[in-house]
Amino acid sequence: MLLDQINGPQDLKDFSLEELEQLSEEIRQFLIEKLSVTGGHLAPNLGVVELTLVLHYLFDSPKDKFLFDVGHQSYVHKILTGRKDRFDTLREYKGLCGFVKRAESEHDVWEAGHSSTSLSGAMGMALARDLKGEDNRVVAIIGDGALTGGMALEALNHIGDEKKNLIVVLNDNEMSIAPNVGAMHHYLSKIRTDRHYQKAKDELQHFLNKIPAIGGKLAKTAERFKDSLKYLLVSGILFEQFGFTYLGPVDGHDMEQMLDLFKQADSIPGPVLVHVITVKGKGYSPAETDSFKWHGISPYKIESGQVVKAVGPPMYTDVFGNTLIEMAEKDKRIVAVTPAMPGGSGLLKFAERFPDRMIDVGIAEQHAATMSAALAMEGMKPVYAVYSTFLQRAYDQVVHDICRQNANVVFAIDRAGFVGPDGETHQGVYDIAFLRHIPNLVIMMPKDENELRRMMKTAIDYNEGPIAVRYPRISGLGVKMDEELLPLPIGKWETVREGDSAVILAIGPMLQVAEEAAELLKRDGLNVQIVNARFIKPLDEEMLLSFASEGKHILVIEESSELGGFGSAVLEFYSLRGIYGMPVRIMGVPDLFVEHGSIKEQRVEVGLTGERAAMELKSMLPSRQKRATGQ
Ligand SMILES: Cc1ncc(C[n+]2csc(CCOP(=O)(O)OP(=O)(O)O)c2C)c(N)n1
Ligand SMILES: CC(=O)[C@@H](O)[C@H](O)COP(=O)(O)O
Ligand SMILES: [Mg+2]
Repeated sequence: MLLDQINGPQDLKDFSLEELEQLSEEIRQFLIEKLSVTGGHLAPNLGVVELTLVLHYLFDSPKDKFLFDVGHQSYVHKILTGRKDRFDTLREYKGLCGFVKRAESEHDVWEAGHSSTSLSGAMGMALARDLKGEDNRVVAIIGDGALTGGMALEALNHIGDEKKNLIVVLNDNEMSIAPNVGAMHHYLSKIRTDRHYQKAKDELQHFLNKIPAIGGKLAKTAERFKDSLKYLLVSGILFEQFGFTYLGPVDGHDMEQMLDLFKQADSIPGPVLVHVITVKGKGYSPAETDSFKWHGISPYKIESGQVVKAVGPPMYTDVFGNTLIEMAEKDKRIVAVTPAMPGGSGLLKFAERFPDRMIDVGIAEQHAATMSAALAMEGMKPVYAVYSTFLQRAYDQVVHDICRQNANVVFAIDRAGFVGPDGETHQGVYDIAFLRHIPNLVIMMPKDENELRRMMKTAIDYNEGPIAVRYPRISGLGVKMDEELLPLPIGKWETVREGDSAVILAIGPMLQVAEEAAELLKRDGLNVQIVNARFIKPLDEEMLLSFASEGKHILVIEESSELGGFGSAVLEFYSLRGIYGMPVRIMGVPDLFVEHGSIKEQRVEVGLTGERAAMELKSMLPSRQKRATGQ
């Protein structure tokens, strides 16, 4: 196997084209086999096998810098840079990261996970290079989906003006996770599909090259003539107008063509955009046929393409999607808004049922938020479905356009809490901290899937401003669903276990952690009260005041940042009312980034366990209580 000879990109340099072809097939088989066990982003990586090989063959990483946008398509890069032996641990706890990771390799120079950052990174690295008088190449690899992200367009605008030497590789496979959307996508389709562009462009270039170099006024006219002709025919004119030299489109699976084009790109001063056409999932028919499903895939059987299905109660995501359909049948105001995540957010059936009321804006979380504000102000009921981690992109729009204008927007915040294999770039552990201080916003989190339905009813019925319901990337508890869909009283918590020794305030899945702690404490004669603190904002003030008057010790358990999270809100509540000395202990996500692994491993890593909660409570309780129970 040629792959066995590759321990670093330098081992590629003497390969012939035929050997590169053979190596690409070996890498493809390697990916299909390894990911059938680990799962991961198979389709994106199958689409960039040849492209990544060509880039590492031609350029000299790590001196030359590769910036992979999102980074979910960096597995081939990792294989070529000495990490092929670690793929059995892909996305596992303390294993190989599923995204670019500086700590893993000197070849990993730019981390991501969130999309559309590579062009800004490339510009920064090109600026630094030139200021330091160095001469390395800077190459950003960005997908057609990531190019719909606002940041990418901001960077294109700046790069094209600054004229720095850098190469942008546009990996165009017509797909975001779902089929790509937007005017940019249609523009790229025109370039991709309209072959007469290609022929006419070649003929034009041939003709223009024939025009002898001439001086004076005529030269200017000839130049203008060339440009106007180019405008008519050259396909990448949008990028040319942005100050780039556009090359392509080129078949992203034809290494000979790509080698020629990238050599040309490397010789052209200023910013160059190379438009590469690839097939997402290339070389594995289930992934090629349905690259949407195979974008991020669980372990599967190679021969049949059958995915190993998790059995059990429905995911919170599916309960959200099904309930939204049920409500939208009766309420014509409901409009679903998604920033390029119709599948992950559980909206595919909704889109089928209500195609006109399902708005996929592309990777544009900021635009989605502000557009939702306007929808609400015109009497619609926009349901902005977004992962907690991606909502981080729209913080100002939430403050400035939605909450300040008190717009009736519903936030359906999925992947709230730990997310498992995607790790630190995707953990949904900051939204409580970055949302709860914004005026006018209500924030809820259900204890189970039945309460999620009730919260959605609460949110749709609520017309006094923005309201958010956050739920985790896990399945529900398998509880019975209420026949009638009844709203909840805003700001009211619920005691789910009586007790007199102390009280645990828990949100979402942390109620199970609380129950484990209560059972352990019961063996020690301590009966703790457990409260489902399902409203993060507004707090249940009556209950909090009663804990103060009863002198209760309070343990808060939340799968979100300890700094600024729900526990901080409880502390602030007492402090702002001059109630001093309340014994409150917060158990949450500490001040660090929690890397990839399973959700359970991530909870154990930060101590979100029943055992620890029991220990914390016992350590809090005054000795008299312990004496009373023979402690
Ligand atoms: C800010 C942000 N929003 C949404 C996502 C989720 N996401 C991950 S990859 C992806 C599609 C990217 O499409 P493209 O750039 O074309 O890459 P491809 O998978 O097609 O190779 C999306 C929407 C993200 N990573 N970051
Ligand atoms: C790379 C990226 O951001 C998405 O593919 C993300 O991994 C999807 O996450 P879920 O698997 O939770 O839908
Ligand atoms: Mg794409």
